[in-house]
Amino acid sequence: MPSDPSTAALELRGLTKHFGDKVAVHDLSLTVPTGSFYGLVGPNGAGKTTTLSMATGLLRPDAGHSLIHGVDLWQHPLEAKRLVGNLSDGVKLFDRLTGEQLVTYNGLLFGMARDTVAERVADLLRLLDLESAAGTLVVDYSAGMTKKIALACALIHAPRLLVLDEPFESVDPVSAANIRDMLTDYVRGGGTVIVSSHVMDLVQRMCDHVAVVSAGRVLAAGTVDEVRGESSLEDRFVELVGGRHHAEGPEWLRHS
Ligand SMILES: Nc1ncnc2c1ncn2[C@@H]1O[C@H](COP(=O)(O)OP(=O)(O)OP(=O)(O)O)[C@@H](O)[C@H]1O
Repeated sequence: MPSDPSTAALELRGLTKHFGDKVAVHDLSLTVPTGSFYGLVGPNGAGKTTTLSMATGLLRPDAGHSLIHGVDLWQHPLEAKRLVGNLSDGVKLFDRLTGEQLVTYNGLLFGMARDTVAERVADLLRLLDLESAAGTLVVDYSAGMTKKIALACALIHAPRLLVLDEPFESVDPVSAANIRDMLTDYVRGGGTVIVSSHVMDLVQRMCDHVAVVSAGRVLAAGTVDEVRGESSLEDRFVELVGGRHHAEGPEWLRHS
């Protein structure tokens, strides 16, 4: 495993994906430095989920490479996948297991010792406020609880890179703050996080780097301060992406 700290945690080179005639991601390249807390933002349908799925091995690109700490994911998938924890948007979990069983199963799949898995599962359930739901089937979890148990599955093998697609969606504010603290601590401890989000304010406060994507291309990337300049990240996003229009609703929706 390459251990040079100057190696990027994630390097995407020329990633491209078509769905029929639709180009979802076009020749996208991005470098996520080791130790960064990296935000990926873009309008609906920009290609964020498609990009992160190709980056982590869930979706095969038509062209391009994803290197995780220097390991080419599509050439050495097992080696690369040990280095990455992935919370993906919309991928089915084995939801007929209880939360505790699901996280345990994920740990065992990575070949970890049973007692280590048990210790980590207990820690994660506590940190994510899921202790009381440990014995409940995941199919009966709320959307936010499902998000949190999926995050526990992504963390169980202590990956060096975490790729999180919309991790705060549906999560209550207290749990979100706890997760943010946990992620900040993870970065402080040498980990790297890449997170997609629509909440610009959150990205501006939480992340040190950001990339703005639209129509499958990177419009801007760098440190948050470089990308936003003198503006807020939200204003800069709107400026880059466009699409604002007169916000009054239609006449027929008015009741006075
Ligand atoms: N499996 C699929 N089949 C066909 N088209 C797809 C598929 N997955 C994604 N797309 C299309 O690719 C484009 C990018 O979608 P993607 O889900 O990556 O966007 P996104 O930036 O994650 O959007 P959002 O912010 O709304 O979640 C969209 O036009 C979408 O309709």
